[in-house]
Amino acid sequence: MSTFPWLKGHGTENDFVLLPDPDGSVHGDLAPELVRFLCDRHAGIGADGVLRVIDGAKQPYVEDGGEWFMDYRNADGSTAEMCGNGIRVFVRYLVDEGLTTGKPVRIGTRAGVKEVVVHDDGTITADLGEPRVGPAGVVVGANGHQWPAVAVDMGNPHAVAFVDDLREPGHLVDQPAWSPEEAFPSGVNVEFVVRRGPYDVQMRVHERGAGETRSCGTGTCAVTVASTLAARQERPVTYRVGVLGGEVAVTWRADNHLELRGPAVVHARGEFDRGWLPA
Ligand SMILES: N[C@@H](CCC[C@H](N)C(=O)O)C(=O)O
Repeated sequence: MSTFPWLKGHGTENDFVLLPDPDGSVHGDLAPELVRFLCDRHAGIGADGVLRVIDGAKQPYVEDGGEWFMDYRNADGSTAEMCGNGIRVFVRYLVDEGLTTGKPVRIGTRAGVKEVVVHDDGTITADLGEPRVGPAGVVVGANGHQWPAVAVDMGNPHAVAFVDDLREPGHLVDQPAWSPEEAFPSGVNVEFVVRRGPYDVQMRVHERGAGETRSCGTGTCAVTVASTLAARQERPVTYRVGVLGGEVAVTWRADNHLELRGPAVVHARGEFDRGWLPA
């Protein structure tokens, strides 16, 4: 096919190009070069990542693809296991197109099937499952500073560092350093956090495969876990997590699941001609 449809959406300004591909025949393996071009903010459409929408029964990637499978790609073309803002935007698209009511819907991801619910006020809650904390002894570095960090796996890897001031990590153009190297063999998303109140934090994030973004949903969950543990708070607990692009609410439930609630919008669509790709 020489043209294909695309849409654009965001969740707290973590933005995505959506590629409808119900039976997987439009994009095949989805070439990393195409993902990089679509995400390019100058030559392409511009986004932090790509959400390819495939029928859960027709995707080739995991055993249980849910009702719909979110094939997530970072802006650099790499795959990632999970995306907390992306999954809300993904479900917003499905609801807008009449492909689900979202009450609830099971979404397949490389990190397992996630249950997502759309609320009457338009916000969306995703159950992102249980965190894995550790290993201990991780240190991250940026802008000439170093901080101890809490490693939290939300299906994808995170390192959470508490800082005195969110300006300390500098411009976050480069991937922050981490040690020991073997703590994150596939790379890591790094969150920098300040506490604003007992259940209120503000963060910045450098995302693996995308650079500094205005929000990271799985990152807000990792930050909630690290903040709850640091304050020795009891579960269930709900945090307001501020990000550059807005805020979300994260609940760490008594049963150890993380629930992420926040906004999601789809605001543009078009037809992409493959002839526009560089030769
Ligand atoms: N923005 C996402 C996370 C996307 C994947 C991440 N960059 C990774 O490589 O793990 C979110 O909202 O969770």
